[in-house]
Amino acid sequence: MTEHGTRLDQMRAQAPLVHNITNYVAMNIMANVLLAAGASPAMVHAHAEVSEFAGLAQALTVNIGTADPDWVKAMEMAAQVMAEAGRPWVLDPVGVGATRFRQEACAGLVALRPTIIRGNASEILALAGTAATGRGADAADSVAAAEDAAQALAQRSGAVVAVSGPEDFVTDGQQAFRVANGHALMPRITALGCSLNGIIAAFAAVGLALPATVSALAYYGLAGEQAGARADGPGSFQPAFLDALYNMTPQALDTGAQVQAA
Ligand SMILES: Nc1ncnc2c1ncn2[C@@H]1O[C@H](COP(=O)(O)OP(=O)(O)OP(=O)(O)O)[C@@H](O)[C@H]1O
Ligand SMILES: Cc1ncsc1CCO
Repeated sequence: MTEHGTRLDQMRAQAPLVHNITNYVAMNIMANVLLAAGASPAMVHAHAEVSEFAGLAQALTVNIGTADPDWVKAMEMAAQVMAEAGRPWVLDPVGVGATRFRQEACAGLVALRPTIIRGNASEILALAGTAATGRGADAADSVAAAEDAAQALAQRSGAVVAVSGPEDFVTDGQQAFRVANGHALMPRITALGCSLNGIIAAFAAVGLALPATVSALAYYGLAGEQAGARADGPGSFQPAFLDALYNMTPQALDTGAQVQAA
């Protein structure tokens, strides 16, 4: 697959408004990641306005990381608007294996037909109904172990499913791709996976879900590589990562993307 740079260009040209109902941990870094990339973020979850706001947005992300029942209701309201308008929305089933509340919240959200589901291997295994070892927000399973679960989940849900990790795996249930870009410091900074959902949503706002997700993962991982080459550790990685997202050229993305059909 080529054309990653073209998709980055198109995303920046349209600067899509991405509506996020995400966790308290992610809100600030996620908004900064979206701004650095060239999209327009908004974090909005009050019942009084969430449906109206979703009607203004080009894409939506929902993330159950610190949700409560009121927030899950807001997520359902916003997802309903996107589904009816035919606009993309991304589900991040953070820690879904950990509690019954998370499992029930995700079951209700999957029923609203997310365009893309993005999680780490443990989350995708748990959401697909396969025993997973992860209990919190971090992965404890390998991406390779989650590939069959991702494919089954994609076929059952109708979503593109992305499993992030050292090498990302993306499938729509028929075709599949592996994206090898990334850096070992990325999982050492909280909410970088959550922030990735916004980038996927921004790309999906201007293109088809499967290629948009693949290009978003390559862009994000390559920016991670560039930041990792400059950073001394997690502290200096974070500003370097924002700079790398901001400075990435379409040419650099096409040259550095490590994408293979699976
Ligand atoms: N060991 C690794 N080496 C290289 N890249 C990685 C590694 N682990 C994760 N990544 C990259 O980090 C990004 C975030 O993925 P990750 O799987 O860490 O999300 P997550 O577990 O949902 O994160 P969080 O819950 O903290 O938001 C992805 O772009 C992924 O490719
Ligand atoms: C650390 C943490 N706890 C709940 S959500 C979150 C952000 C990473 O998923």
